[in-house]
Amino acid sequence: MNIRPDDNGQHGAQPDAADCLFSFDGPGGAIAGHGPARAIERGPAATLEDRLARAMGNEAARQGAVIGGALPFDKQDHDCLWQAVSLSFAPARAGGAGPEAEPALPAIRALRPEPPATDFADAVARALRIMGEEAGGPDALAKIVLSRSLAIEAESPLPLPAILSRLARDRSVTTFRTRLPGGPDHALVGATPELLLRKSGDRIASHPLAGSARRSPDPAQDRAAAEALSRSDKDRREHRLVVEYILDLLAPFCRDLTCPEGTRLTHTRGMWHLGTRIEGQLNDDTIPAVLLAAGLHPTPAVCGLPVARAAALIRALEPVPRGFYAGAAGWCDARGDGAWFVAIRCAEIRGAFARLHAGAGIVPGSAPMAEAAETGAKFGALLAALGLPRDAGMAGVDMPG
Ligand SMILES: C=C(O[C@@H]1C=C(C(=O)O)C=C[C@H]1O)C(=O)O
Repeated sequence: MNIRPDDNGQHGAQPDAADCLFSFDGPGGAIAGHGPARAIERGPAATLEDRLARAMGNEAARQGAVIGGALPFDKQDHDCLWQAVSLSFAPARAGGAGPEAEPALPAIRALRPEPPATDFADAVARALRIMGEEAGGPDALAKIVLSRSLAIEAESPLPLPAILSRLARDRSVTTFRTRLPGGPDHALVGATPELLLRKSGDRIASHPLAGSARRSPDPAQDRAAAEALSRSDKDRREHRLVVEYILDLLAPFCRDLTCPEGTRLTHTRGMWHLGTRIEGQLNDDTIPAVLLAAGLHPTPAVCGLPVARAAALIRALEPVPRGFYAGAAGWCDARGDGAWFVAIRCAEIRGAFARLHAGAGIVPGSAPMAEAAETGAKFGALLAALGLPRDAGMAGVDMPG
């Protein structure tokens, strides 16, 4: 494995390099993996361990190997993982370049919500009816996360480095890009606030988010939104289901597992969330982070409960397949250490086309149009990074007041 120095002989993450296979840049530092592209054989989650063992089957392949990429939302779909030939690092967020230093973004010629906000609200109402009918029964649907998307077409290919640089102005998130199949102009690009799993030696951490409120540029309204979220019974229930699910799944792997800070408000530039940091100590520190992440995913933060029931209903109610949205994106080194993030606040970009996705957790008590508004607000970061108004995803959202 090559560790690349930059032009000054320093080590710096180089997410802009044309041969970038994956890059992650967040509060904890930055890592980028470079090609030439060497793909891990693709397949569903059930065969991941075997495929990794085949790829890393001999000592030479294992030496310094770092893999990175994306796991799809649907565990039957094929993942897209790459083995890096060289790596670049930076200790902390390089930060977004100022607007004057950025290459111009192409004009956007079309933006199409799929489905429109009103149809999304209808799907939420349908999910709520199903929850009501099943309530108290065995395997009753307790939560479902429904999403919608915006299909965007630009006049010319969308420049990934400029989009990442604009996303990186929000220092609370981890910006990421990971190459998808079919060529270097096909990528998943985003700015996620949610850590699925980080592993360093025998220490692991997860930081699930669930329960959201849109932030306001007015400080008093912003504070009021945060306070209302921290008091909201609906959001606390929605959040608790996720934390309990993750604790249950990680417990068998850990000798120690705690939530040292309890549930707290966290924020990005555009959203408030309820978040709980989970920390644990593994019984066996050789288990790779990618396998722990694949086992945890999809949590009820992006799918629902019971998981299989919610996933089936998502397939039935959402008109556009999620692909890698609401999957996981991350990296893992030869010792199994690494970090995997929930692939939200992201877009699948191919040349001049982008598809943005955003979802919202539905529990009894959710209001359909308020959930449509929440997804509209969650599009904001990606829309702004594409040079569009942050609220361009609110079209068709009809909120009282
Ligand atoms: C599904 C998304 O976000 C997830 C859902 C949340 C919620 O329902 O409150 C909050 C954070 C994320 O776990 C998304 O951003 O698309």
